[in-house]
Amino acid sequence: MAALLVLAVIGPMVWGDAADRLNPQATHQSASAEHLSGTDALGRDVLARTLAATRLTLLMAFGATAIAAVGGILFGAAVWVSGPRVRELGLRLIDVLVSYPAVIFALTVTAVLSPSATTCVVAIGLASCPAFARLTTNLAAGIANRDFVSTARLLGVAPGRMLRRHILPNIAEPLLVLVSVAFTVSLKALSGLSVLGMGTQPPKYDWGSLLGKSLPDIYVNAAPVVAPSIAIIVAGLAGGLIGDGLAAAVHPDARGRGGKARIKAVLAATEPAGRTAPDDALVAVDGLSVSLPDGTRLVEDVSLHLRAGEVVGVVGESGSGKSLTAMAVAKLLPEGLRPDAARLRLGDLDLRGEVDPKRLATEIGIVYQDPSASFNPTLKLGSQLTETLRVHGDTGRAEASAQAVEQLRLAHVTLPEQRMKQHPHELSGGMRQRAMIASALLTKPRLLIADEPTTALDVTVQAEVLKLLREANERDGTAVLLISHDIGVVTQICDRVLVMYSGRLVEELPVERLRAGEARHPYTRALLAATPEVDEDKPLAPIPGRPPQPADRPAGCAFAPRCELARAECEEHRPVLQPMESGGAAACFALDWDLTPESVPAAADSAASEGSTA
Ligand SMILES: Nc1ncnc2c1ncn2[C@@H]1O[C@H](COP(=O)(O)OP(=O)(O)OP(=O)(O)O)[C@@H](O)[C@H]1O
Repeated sequence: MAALLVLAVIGPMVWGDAADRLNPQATHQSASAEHLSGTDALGRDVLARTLAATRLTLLMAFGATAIAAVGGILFGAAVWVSGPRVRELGLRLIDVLVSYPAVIFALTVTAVLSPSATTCVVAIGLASCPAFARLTTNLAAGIANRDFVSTARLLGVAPGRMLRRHILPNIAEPLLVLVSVAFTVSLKALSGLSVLGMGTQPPKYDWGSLLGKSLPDIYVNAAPVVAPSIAIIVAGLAGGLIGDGLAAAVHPDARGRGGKARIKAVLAATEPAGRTAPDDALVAVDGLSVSLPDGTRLVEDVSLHLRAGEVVGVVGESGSGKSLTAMAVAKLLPEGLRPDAARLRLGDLDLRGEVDPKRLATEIGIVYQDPSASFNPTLKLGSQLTETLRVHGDTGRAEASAQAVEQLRLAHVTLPEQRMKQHPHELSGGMRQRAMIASALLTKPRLLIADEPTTALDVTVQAEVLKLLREANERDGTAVLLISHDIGVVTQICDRVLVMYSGRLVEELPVERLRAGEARHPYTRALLAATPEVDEDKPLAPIPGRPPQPADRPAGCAFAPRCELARAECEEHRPVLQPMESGGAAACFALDWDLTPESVPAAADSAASEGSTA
């Protein structure tokens, strides 16, 4: 597009004379070294005319696109912010306009008014307005009930400001993509009108009119068709690519969708610092880092392992990197994030490279936080539950259904046969989460990742869901990686607990030690002190401050700015995990200091005891 724009500026200056030079002795010539795309009926060089016509053609296409985008978005936005009656009327009008073919509309306008470049631009621009208006109203309606729009409405934000600040920025990406599509469509339509003789009129000419003049002779002399055709195709493609680029710039998520940012394989990485996972571990992760494309590490140098049949909890504040660590193991990191590990293994499966999708789908099960978002609302439970078995397990429909019913029964879902025929919304939240667990366990995975599986549930249902995970673990020997920000939840079912802070692992300890309040890392102790107890009148000790953003993580211990024990050493150097004699490991310099008991912040004397959360 940049090249085309340069051509648009210099084209008429450089090739203008050659384009207009008549040569009655050399009319209708085919391609030659002198005239690469032949000559027209008056002997003018078609290539020179094509290059010189770039400016007018692009100006016309941009003009029509601008009229369509500005007019359509303003019209759609005005309809959306009007009162219910006007809005209803406006929406129906947009429906009618959208249903009228744009080219017919443009042809009618140009036929009624005298054909010219300007008439064409206005006609094509107006004809494309309804598409923008429709998209604007649809997208605006889609976010009208989002929390931030409701809050703005509650705060009495004026409609215009609401549009400018809250609506348009959030719907800009698809609108920008439509702009690029509209550019390409306008270019095609304008060229089409010019080919028909209803666009630019002599002495002016655009790519369409050059094509129109040479088309009747195409079987005799095809060369003059080539240059304007290529020009139209190249400009159309450039418009599409510009749209993708604009969309990526507006919506950071989209950046990862193409090209370089698409990471498929995990790159072999740094040597693991500190400990490494034992060789007999089912899941072995050494030195895992997850980075943004700019190199910012969201998860940094995490090493962990799970033995077969073990239930391991990962706790930490929101944003500490729990989910990204688990999703790196499941190879489900959001696009654009780059995993990096010295070892990342599930059994004999090296998760750092390409992995057989069948093995990944059957050996890892995942239970997400929100059971209402876990299932596709438009499909019945039965077809969703049997999908993995049928796709990857080569199991027939009847056999897959029988297995799904059995798994629902094991997950204590009432009336399992009936549930198979129901849609997800027909089940209660707790029942949906049980069904999700059943679905995750259907392929008898070796590892079940449960990412905050109880957060969206009522406390009574929480306890039942946790029991279900433990049952599955005891019945099938499935290893469970349970992610939670609730220390009480992990103490209920886990064998071992990993504590993460600001993307790093800061402590690992057997659950008995956590229950006894014997954590060693000041962060784990602070978490315990901040955990409420039902049966004790314990004052809660909030942890002062906030975790650092991944890009601003200090060079030393990330918890130091919030730690009562921190000394200069903590701010300068990063502590590594050191194994404890009593079992587990912690990353803290204070472990080596000679501290009086008084100088240690109040550990949860009455630590989270089993069942306290329930
Ligand atoms: N797709 C992404 N792009 C950019 N940053 C991300 C992305 N996903 C997560 N992050 C950032 O990575 C860090 C770790 O996120 P992660 O979701 O793993 O935290 P978490 O401990 O699971 O938090 P929560 O308990 O809230 O789910 C956070 O700072 C988060 O903002």
